[in-house]
Amino acid sequence: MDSVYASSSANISLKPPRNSDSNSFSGSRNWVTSSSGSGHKVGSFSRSLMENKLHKVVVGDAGYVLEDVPHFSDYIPHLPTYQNPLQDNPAYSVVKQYFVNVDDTVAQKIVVHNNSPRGTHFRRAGPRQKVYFESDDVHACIVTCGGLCPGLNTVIREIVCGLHHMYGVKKVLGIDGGYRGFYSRNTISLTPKSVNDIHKRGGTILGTSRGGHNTSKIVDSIQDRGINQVYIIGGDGTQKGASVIYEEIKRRGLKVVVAGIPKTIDNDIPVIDRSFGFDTGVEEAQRAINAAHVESESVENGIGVVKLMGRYSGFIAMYATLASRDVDCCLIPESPFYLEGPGGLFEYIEKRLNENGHMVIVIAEGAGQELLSESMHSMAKQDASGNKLLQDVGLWISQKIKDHFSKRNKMTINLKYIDPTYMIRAVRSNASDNVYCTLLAQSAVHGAMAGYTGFTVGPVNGRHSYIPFHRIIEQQNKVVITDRMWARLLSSTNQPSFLCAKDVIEDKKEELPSQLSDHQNGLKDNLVKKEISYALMGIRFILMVNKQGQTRLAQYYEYLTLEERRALEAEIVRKCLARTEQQCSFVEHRNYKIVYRRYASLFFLVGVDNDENELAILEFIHLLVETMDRHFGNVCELDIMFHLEKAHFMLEEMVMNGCIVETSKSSILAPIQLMDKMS
Ligand SMILES: Nc1ncnc2c1ncn2[C@@H]1O[C@H](COP(=O)(O)OP(=O)(O)OP(=O)(O)O)[C@@H](O)[C@H]1O
Ligand SMILES: O=P(O)(O)OC[C@H]1O[C@](O)(CO)[C@@H](O)[C@@H]1O
Ligand SMILES: [Mg+2]
Repeated sequence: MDSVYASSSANISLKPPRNSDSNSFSGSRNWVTSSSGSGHKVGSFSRSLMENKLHKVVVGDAGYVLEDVPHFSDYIPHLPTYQNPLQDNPAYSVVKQYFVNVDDTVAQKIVVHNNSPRGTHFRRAGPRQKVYFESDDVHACIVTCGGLCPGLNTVIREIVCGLHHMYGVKKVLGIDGGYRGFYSRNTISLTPKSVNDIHKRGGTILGTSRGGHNTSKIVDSIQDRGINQVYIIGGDGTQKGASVIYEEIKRRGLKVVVAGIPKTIDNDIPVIDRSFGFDTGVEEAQRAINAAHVESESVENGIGVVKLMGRYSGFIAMYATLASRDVDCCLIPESPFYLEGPGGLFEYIEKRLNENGHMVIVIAEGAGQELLSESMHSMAKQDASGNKLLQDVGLWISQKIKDHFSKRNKMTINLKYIDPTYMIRAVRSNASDNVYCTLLAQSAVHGAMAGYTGFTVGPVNGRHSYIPFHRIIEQQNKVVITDRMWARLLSSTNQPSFLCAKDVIEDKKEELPSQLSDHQNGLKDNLVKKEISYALMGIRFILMVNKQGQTRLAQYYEYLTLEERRALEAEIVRKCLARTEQQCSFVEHRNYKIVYRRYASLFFLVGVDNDENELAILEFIHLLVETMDRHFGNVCELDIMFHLEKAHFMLEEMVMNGCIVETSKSSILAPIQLMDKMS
């Protein structure tokens, strides 16, 4: 195999793994056991390790890390290769350097500083000089799973046409109705002719479904039908399914490619720049927002409420709001909000109506779910795939707003609620998504023909890449409310950030009567500024972990599900504890900077925003330890285990919403000492 592993490769000089043993296949070919894959702790390449769920990582100079995707040659020796038929294709013969260099990789992080590590890279997608299939031997299948998304048909079309026109592949099968279609007899034969017009239609001609994934039955069906390329189009759940199918195929030693094409209108798939259909979704949402605007401005105190999709990620709502400029308030799952009291939504609505006479609210379906479950005492229900079924936040908030204004009898409002969610999802893809879908499909086809497998394809900083499944499924892409994009949105809508409600309420109680003078307005501005500076919180989480990697205390200042926390902690602990004392105490992981310090058997790890001052955080860790020392007297792991609540109290005194608010040891310890006295 032409391999980027070769240590003599032109661009990448590879170091042997730090703990490589004598069985190493080569000094540069490594598999990591970490689930993050971005670490550089490596184990040796061996068949037994490979059969576990290991990740392929290559470490180069200057902090270069290649998170590679599997290849047939990793588990099937001596496979023949063939010349890529594209070289004889007249359409491509004019292209100067059509084949992608085997060493080409794409950097995940493109903003770098002169001494920052080169960071994670992915294998560049594209046609290779050598392929691992003869055209007549390819028997491909395509399946679509999960919810609908504009562009599904375009991807199907372009896989079929790409295989046919570029590689002369004639046998392509459509699996009917998602993963469960593998067990049914019905399959759809796909030819360039039969898919010619499908990109002009929304939905998926193959049908889709949730649930019903049975790995061994699916792989049995693949084997029985003689399929050797499986193209799987779907969201995070689908890619998880694809990942276990790949594992099973590898376990059985089959020469079958598993290629994922990421689909999600929510844009919640990490690593890639954006998912297909998202652009169309944002564009289509404009029509609903426009309607809400026209309706609301035509009546007195008109309020237009538009619900958009976004189960856990508010990207559609955020981008649709930014694009429209008619939206006065955008509510997303990542940014908790509250209704009543100063700084709350009701107060803001009243203010906007007084100023403008109308307003538009965009709400993502996953926003405010915690408020809904408080007021509706609902049972958590799930769909067939195990995704939590959400309450209709649009209906709920519309009713809440109506109730609020009718109770107070202060203002007669005129509210119109628009729910365009499925209309947005069901449309055909727009021009830009169509081109994007074509590139995704062609990249997947090139990767498959070249013998890569176990990958999802997608653009990373504009360059199409092959990304290992684990990187796609280990976390969700979410709006980071401390990033500039959300700040742009806040400054465009002028809505409150809803952060630090308690803090703002306390301050306002003291300072502000109901009618504001100019001077008081100034004060209010200060409060808003304070709110914003709090919003720019630096600390995301604090962990205390023992030498064995067991977490003894975890405090988060951003919302992550339990599953996400577990995954994150496992990755970070693995990464930091593997480092030697000579290495510096700062590591970058995902979009965090981790600052850590070891005290005897305890590690203190703090995750902060990338632009946070590491030295200040190191100082903070030291202060925390000194404070604990003062209270417990030479703090140890057992002190934290048996007095966990006290450790949390200390942290609560020191940090609020991710900001350090107290640094005096006596002040931090005063309430605990008081409690101790009283008990
Ligand atoms: N952990 C998993 N292991 C195996 N299969 C899974 C897993 N999670 C989900 N699946 C399967 O993947 C398919 C699609 O999953 P899901 O319904 O969650 O949609 P999705 O791909 O995440 O798309 P959407 O963007 O609509 O959420 C289902 O058939 C489901 O059974
Ligand atoms: O009603 P369905 O088909 O289960 O899909 C709803 C979900 O699918 C998504 O569009 C993701 O594909 C979410 O935004 C939404 O919650
Ligand atoms: Mg999903």
